[in-house]
Amino acid sequence: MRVVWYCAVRLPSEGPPVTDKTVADIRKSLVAHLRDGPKDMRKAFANDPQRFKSFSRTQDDMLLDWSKCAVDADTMGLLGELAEAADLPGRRKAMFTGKKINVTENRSVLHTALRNLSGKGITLDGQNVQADVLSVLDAMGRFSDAVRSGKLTGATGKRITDVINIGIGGSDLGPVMATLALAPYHDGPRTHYVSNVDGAHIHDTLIGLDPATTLVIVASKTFTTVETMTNAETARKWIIRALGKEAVKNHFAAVSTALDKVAAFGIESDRVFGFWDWVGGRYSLWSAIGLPIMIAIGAMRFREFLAGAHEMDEHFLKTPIQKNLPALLGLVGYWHRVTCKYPARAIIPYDQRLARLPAYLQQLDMESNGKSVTLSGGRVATPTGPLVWGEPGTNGQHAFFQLLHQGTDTIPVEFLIAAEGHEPDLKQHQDLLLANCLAQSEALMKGRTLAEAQAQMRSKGVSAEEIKKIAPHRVFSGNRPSITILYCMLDPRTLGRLIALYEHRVFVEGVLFDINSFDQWGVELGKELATNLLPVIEGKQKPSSDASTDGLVAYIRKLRG
Ligand SMILES: O=P(O)(O)OC[C@H]1O[C@](O)(CO)[C@@H](O)[C@@H]1O
Repeated sequence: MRVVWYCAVRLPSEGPPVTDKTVADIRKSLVAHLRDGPKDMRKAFANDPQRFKSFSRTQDDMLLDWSKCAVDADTMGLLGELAEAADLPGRRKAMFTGKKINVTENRSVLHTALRNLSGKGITLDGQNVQADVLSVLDAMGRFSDAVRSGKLTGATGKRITDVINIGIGGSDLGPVMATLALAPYHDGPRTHYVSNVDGAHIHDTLIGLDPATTLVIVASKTFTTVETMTNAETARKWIIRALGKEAVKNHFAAVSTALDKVAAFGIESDRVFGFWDWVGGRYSLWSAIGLPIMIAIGAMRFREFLAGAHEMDEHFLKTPIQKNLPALLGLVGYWHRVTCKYPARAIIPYDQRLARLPAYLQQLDMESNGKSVTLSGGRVATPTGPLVWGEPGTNGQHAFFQLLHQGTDTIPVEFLIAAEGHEPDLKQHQDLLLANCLAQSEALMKGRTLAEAQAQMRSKGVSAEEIKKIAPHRVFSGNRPSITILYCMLDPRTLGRLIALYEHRVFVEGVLFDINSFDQWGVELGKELATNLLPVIEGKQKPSSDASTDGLVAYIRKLRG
């Protein structure tokens, strides 16, 4: 098994699981294997010159390297068996074919259909899903072309120069992240994003803009989210104050599944772009929620973005597990979270334009897999989704990498980087970025022993007394796992592949955790309590909560005089 682990794992089947071991059996085997498996990664690399080859895989130019994680052929063999025992192939097929796998909301999960532009797709409840998708995509294209070309103007006839997307969560994070990521492709109006109900956000956005040349897109799946509706009202007042009530129809568009509520808000039906309840909020940037991205980069580039994601879908659907990037990323994620019990994962894109990727993946991963109840309603037997966080490199190196290298917790790191930047005349910057990225993963893996720290200090002429005092502080334990995702260049197709890779990784981990990755009941309670507390904060009702909440309300009132 050791030499070619990928032969030890069967091809994905679409029938019932072919292993007779249960998930619980394999989980126990993984725990036992953790005791005996590789611990010293320096030795693992020294003993096996093929290690990189064994534990890296590609999808076209995109490389996934997990060779610096403490796994061996047996680990991967066991993880492959786990995928079979958990029926990953069957669950994957169920998702792609529109089975109602979001069982607590009785919904299909078909964001993959949003990027299948073949026209040959599935039928759901008698509706041809692909036909619907293509028709909305075409309508978005027409609208976006009209805005970009200047054919569609504001109420005074002036060209639209700025677009504000008002939305939150999945109606914001994906478009924000992708718009920044694709900055080199922007050739449309400037795009701005307002999400927070904090008045500072919309105030600071509107202050630099001219209502006569601004288009506002209200993006909300439900069209009830209080933050979005509050910001949308403020934007409407801003337009009316400057241009009159009649101008609302020229300066607003909407994206929603709740078409009746959009109509009630007063947005003209030819400026409303729908999507469907089988698109989860955090999986919605491929739908009309992506309209601001399309306005920024154009319909053709947006289709390239969708095509990239579809390419990763096909790879996920058709590639054997041992070569399947999302499956492998998910299996190694499971190993780290459940078997090794690491509490977090850090996402470090060495790409300034992916600065919002960690925030986007926080919602994707933590809202999907931050659950404690199994699909059948029982308590989960293992830890589920990790804490996901991060910042771009190299900035993170000068902030929190200290803890990653020498802190008391092990936090697996995921590095993302392009071989080529978009600025050929700044090649030296990209070279430095690459050198830093590779150096950090090498440092996490190799570490530095006490003897090495002492020798290095001696070679610099440091006194014996100083070496004794300082050398222990210069020790790095090493053996800290990291994964590197390397690709040629961050273009629309590659961004599409990257996001789909992470979406499917989250799905794989959810299957292994035996949870529903597609609901989000955990966000409800806070929303309900905020609704109850608003009249108390406004002074219309007396506080009647717990002593802390009431005490805070009283203190707010005191501060406000
Ligand atoms: O698009 P909507 O309906 O305004 O919801 C926004 C976000 O709120 C949530 O429902 C929970 O915070 C997310 O899942 C969703 O992306």
